[in-house]
Amino acid sequence: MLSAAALQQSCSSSAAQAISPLTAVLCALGLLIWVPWALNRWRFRHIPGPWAPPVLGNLLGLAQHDLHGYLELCRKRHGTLFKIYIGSNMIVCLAEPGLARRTFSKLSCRHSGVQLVAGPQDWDFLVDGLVGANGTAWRTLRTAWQPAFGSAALEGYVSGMNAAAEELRQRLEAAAASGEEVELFGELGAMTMDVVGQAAYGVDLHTLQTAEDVTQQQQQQQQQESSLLAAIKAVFEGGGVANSSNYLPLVLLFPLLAPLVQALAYRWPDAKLARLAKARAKIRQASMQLVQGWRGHPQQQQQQQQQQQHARSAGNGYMQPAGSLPEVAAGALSGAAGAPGTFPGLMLTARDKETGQQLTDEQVVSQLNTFLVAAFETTASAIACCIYFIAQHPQVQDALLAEVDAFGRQRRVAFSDLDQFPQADAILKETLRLIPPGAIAARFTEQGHQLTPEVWLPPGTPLFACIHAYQRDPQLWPAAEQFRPERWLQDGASAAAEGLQPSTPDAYSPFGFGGRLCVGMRFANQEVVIALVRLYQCFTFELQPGQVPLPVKQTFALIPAQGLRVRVQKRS
Ligand code: HEM
Repeated sequence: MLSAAALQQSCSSSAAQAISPLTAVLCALGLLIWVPWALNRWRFRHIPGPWAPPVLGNLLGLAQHDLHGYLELCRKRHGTLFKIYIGSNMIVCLAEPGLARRTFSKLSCRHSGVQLVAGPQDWDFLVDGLVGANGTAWRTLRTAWQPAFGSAALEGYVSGMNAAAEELRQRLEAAAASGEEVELFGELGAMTMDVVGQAAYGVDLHTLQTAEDVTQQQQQQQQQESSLLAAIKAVFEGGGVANSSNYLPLVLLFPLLAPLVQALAYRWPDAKLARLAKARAKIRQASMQLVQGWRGHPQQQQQQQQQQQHARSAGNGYMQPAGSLPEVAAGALSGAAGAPGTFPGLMLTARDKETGQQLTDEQVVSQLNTFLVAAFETTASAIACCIYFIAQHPQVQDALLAEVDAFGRQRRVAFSDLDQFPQADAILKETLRLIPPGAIAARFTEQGHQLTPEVWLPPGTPLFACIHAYQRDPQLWPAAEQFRPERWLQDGASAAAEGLQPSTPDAYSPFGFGGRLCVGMRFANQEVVIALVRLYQCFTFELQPGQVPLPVKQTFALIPAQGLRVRVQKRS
């Protein structure tokens, strides 16, 4: 038996142990984890969802099924309103499209789900760009962006899109002749990057040209552009959870420690993070050089003076878009990138309604980079997936070829021709239904929000709209898993479309909702149609084995996980 003295000694020594610094740190950590977890569980106890242990949350399920697949699984198991935990971060998920539209159209603040998934180190510039901005900053930027996507501007982009599609066609000629397998998603990515490079940066990224195409006079300019291109590629390759920094799991598991982890990551970056940081720095440096060059553009200076006079006399508008609309596009694709009216020109002259202040150089750079990120993989994925579905459906391919041939095998698509391709349009719509590159949209509640009569969301609650999940829901879509482009043909002659319509128009929203609807929607649609027409004027594509169903993964967009391997067949 222990004597009273021994017992006292043992108690005081365990008391001393209990308050050792290590124990105190562990207790604090425990509290940091448990308190938010318990609070969250209590607040959202009425919302069903998969079992989620503290700290890990549903990360294992997410790793196993990827984000889009996991949300679809949850929709099947838990209904159309459920919650998931990404690490310790709780997210309310809406897979009922009417509720998603009503809620998301009211909430204009975007939750940076991108940062949760990809990590804070990957896409920091998005926060200052249109995708990540919120509140007044977002409204100011949105007004500045809008003219670059109006009808007149879109018309001006057509020739650049045709040129990029034509360059891709030329590249594919060799593969058609040799019969070699081609990884088409990569090729399409080069094409969309070329289009974006011209529209957003006003430079030709020469993604599709071979070294022989380059004249000596172009070489100096191209050195800068190709280093930009290499950096862009490195950033995209580093995107997504799998390729992200090893610090990412720590951020997901311990969100409250994110600032500390971030500080550590920047102080002692791992190899992946160091590579990404170098690439991002290069993009920023190249973009900054372009911006500063554009600031010195004579037309730009003249425009600025005119704007200052106008602002003084008119008391300033919410935003002063620069230049006439046709100039926007014509300039953007002619290389006079900083000129008033081009996309960079619009950004350089945009003014805040309240303060009259222009965007800083850093903010302009963020808009250019945002354009690139938002437009590059999304559109390449859409085209690749169209081709994937067409290759599996000979009747759909025949209808498309008939449409293309009726238009002409040699003709280039003009802006006024774009409504002549209902088949191509229907193929795109049905592809975006089954594989939407924007598989989720994200918001958070700025103030408290009554989601349903039973569920009240406190301020700061993150929400996902599960676009991918409800666009495949058999409760909403007849033949939900089948590729049936005829459901989109509106000509009345298409009797087959009968019975294929969704039970509600809300069931289709691949470009999002309300004020935050994708600003590049029409840009993307016309780029896809132009590419499909040019490619099918000359080729058809045969899928290589082992790709049905097509494996997809979530990076910034939902994209073919291992590309798209095809053989190119030249049309007779
Ligand atoms: C097939 C191609 C594309 C798809 C499926 C797509 C889809 C989406 C989706 C789902 C959103 C979120 C909307 C929301 O939160 O309600 C979005 C936002 C956005 N998209 Fe796209 N997008 C595509 C192409 C493009 C292109 C070519 C651009 C060109 C710049 C672009 C620029 C943007 C921007 C800037 C936003 C943020 C808008 C804002 O918050 O105000 N997207 N897109």
